[in-house]
Amino acid sequence: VLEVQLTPFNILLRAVLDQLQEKDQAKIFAQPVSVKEVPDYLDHIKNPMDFSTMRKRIEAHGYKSLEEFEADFNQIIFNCMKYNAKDTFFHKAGLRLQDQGEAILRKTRRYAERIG
Ligand SMILES: CC(=O)c1c[nH]c2ccccc12
Repeated sequence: VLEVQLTPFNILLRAVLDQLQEKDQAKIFAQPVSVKEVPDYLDHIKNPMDFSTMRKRIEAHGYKSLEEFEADFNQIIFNCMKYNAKDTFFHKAGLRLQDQGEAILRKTRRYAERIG
């Protein structure tokens, strides 16, 4: 459908990011992990990522492909699972976000290939 093909890519990414953030009700992943709150965080996590940083990159047209967008989402999950021990609320929240996010991204890939 023509007007869909004219929909700027970053509007699609914003819609997907909104769907992913809906799965983060506790807003654990909304902002960068505070280095003030967690002084040793950057000793363990070399590539911090969060939803606000992703949103800034969308607005800066910083994603050339869905794969680049997914890589940042996966970084959020990876960091969370690495820093937080298995039996923690945060680690479990990371697992849930991974499952629910993967379902959203699968649908998005199918949609993106359908509109060409
Ligand atoms: C996403 C994440 O790991 C965290 C989000 N908020 C935090 C506070 C303390 C330690 C880790 C976190």
